[in-house]
Amino acid sequence: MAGMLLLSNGQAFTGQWHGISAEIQGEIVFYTGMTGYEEVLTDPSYKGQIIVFSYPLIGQYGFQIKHIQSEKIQAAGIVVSELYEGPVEKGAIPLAEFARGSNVPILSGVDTRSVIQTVREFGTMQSSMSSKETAPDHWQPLQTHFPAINWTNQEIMQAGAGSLHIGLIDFHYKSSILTELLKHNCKVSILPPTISTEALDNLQLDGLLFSNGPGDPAAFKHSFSVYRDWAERYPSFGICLGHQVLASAFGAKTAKLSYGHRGANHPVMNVKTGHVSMSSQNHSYVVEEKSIEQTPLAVLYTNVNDGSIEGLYHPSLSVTTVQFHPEAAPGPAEHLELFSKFLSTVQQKKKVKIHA
Ligand SMILES: NC(=O)CC[C@H](N)C(=O)O
Repeated sequence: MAGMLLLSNGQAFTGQWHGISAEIQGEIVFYTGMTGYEEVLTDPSYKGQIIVFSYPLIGQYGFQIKHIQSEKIQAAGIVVSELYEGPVEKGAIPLAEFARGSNVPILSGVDTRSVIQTVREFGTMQSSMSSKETAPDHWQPLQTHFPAINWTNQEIMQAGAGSLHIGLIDFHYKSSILTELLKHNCKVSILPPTISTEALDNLQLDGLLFSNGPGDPAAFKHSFSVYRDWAERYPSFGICLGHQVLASAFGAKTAKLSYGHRGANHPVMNVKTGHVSMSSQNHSYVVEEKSIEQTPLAVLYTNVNDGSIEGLYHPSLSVTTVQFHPEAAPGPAEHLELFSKFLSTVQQKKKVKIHA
């Protein structure tokens, strides 16, 4: 069955449709990593977006449950040059089948290079994927605020039984972040971002991890003063959306990049040491450099390609944030040590508290 990707600037791309007949809309974004589609497609930060893969063949190793970052594909649609439909490893689920199970369509045979060139030129924009090869009746506005689907019942889930108790502020976290905390012998309470300070304090946490998540960090602006209070009292670590939210909580401003960073080889520089390392990234929003001056925060990492802010720290509090993904799922694992660093700070603070 034929299908079409239509960008809101009017450019159309045809291909073969896989999945039930439908018309969906979502922000068009592109991912440049050569591997990692399992982690990318199930990463909740891609919620509602249509992902174009620059690597020309996608699906060749199927889907393995151990690699997924949430229970299903979170992207709204998938656009590839060639969809691999042959046999996959024992225990893996073919991509087309996994996508059908998540009710997410795939458009294959697309000139993805040309789509990506357009997005690089005009920026991310609303797009539609349709099995009818027709334009949508009306364009929906880009979704930038994601309702608190999982948080309405305010339930606190717990995992692990380790000695350090970490509150994972759940802006729709990737499971690899939880896995890293559990590997480091933590007990983790997964908390709705709307939890009251009283309920948070009652948990007697040792530290907080502000997770990744979809959309615009400004969606949480009503809680910024609350988050600042938490970060001033608990050792805190922010990842991606968590970094943006914490920076905003301390008074920084965020802006949207034209087409964002989505890939597995973005070089970042630690400005304290000058050391350059590769990072995994998935974001559109960034903390505006100029606005850092109005905060007590200082820059820890910058992006080598475009100079944008990639990480911050508080000179007198245990607060560190990174725009990239140290949990490396997918991507280079060279920033995994940030979890150990964060947790050793948490451990030290806990000792001080006990002896006080
Ligand atoms: N991976 C993330 O947490 C993404 C953060 C935010 N939604 C952005 O696009 O910038």
